[in-house]
Amino acid sequence: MVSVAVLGAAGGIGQPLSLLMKLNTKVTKLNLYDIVNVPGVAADISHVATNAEVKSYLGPKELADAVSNIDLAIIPAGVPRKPGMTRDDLFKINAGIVKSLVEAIAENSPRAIIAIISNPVNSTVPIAAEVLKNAGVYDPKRLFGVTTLDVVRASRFVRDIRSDIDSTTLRVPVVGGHSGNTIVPLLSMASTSLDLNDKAVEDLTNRIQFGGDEVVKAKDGAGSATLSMAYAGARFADSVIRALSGESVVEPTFIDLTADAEGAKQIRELGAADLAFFAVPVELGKNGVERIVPLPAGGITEFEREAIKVAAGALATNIATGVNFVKSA
Ligand SMILES: NC(=O)C1=CN([C@@H]2O[C@H](COP(=O)(O)OP(=O)(O)OC[C@H]3O[C@@H](n4cnc5c(N)ncnc54)[C@H](O)[C@@H]3O)[C@@H](O)[C@H]2O)C=CC1
Ligand SMILES: O=C([O-])CC(=O)C(=O)O
Repeated sequence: MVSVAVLGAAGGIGQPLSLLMKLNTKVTKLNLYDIVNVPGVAADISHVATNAEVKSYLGPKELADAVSNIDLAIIPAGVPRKPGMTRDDLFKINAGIVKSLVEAIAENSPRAIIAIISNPVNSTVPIAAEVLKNAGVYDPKRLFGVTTLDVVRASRFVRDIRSDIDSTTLRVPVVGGHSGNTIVPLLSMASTSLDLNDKAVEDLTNRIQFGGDEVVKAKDGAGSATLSMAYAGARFADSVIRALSGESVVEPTFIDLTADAEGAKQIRELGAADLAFFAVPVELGKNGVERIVPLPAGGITEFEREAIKVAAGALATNIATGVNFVKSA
């Protein structure tokens, strides 16, 4: 019995993500919200023969109902990139969208778990945290930035250079944030030893960091990753849902490090210093973040340590931008 709302459900990510959530047999209620086209999307998906009840909510007047009595809100609402843009260029429009959606969740389902896909994730998640704090309902264990696509890309891109490795089972922890050099794949800690030379590690790291650009370029003005993102978003949501029903599941995701201050110590020592938010491998449980999973003993490589330092510098700015947006509103 899990109630899920998808906010931005009529979009490029929202439509396939909503379909995948309809296919998730643990979902019993699926609320689809958008400011356009959502009645058609909901009618269409509602015919899929699973037990989840699908409802459509159109426009701000129906937002409160869309986010009432929900366990999980997934937010892919907002504009995507075009060639030549960075994710930060989306801030101007998407910051306000995320702020208003999270305000509605805070008021109507203050205990809901919130998973934010809208870019720039490095700033939209801090925005959500500030909104929840202002509403007096903030629980850092229940707020997530979805960085699963970076993890998915890491598993797949390894396969492109090591065809003997099974992409479906390989797990590469990806830490930091979700844009360019804030994305730090820890290839030395992959679940299978990759045995790559320095040049291969450098190239693969770069490809994972800028994987989003490959899709933006190929779509040539028609947006960014939608289908692989829907897959990644549904995978993350399924992990949250399984954890809500008692399973212990590990996913790297962008969180407020105070959700597990003790577990965050190791990450801080690696170069994340005073950062408030960072993507880390998280064990999920009934209440969201159960704990930050320690990185394996033996330590990360010098290359990865340097990459974390670079990521931390950029992230500090991104986080401050998000926090200040709400504080100065
Ligand atoms: N976290 C990640 O790994 C990824 C994040 N993204 C981000 O996801 C976001 C959505 O991307 P797409 O689905 O491709 O864009 P899209 O433009 O196809 O869809 C966005 C949807 O949001 C809706 N929307 C706009 N304002 C809204 C509001 N106030 N309330 C509810 N819905 C609203 C639009 O009507 C549209 O249906 C972008 O910001 C994109 O950068 C994209 C790929 C990966
Ligand atoms: O690149 C983008 O703008 C969309 C995104 O976040 C990704 O594909 O990782």
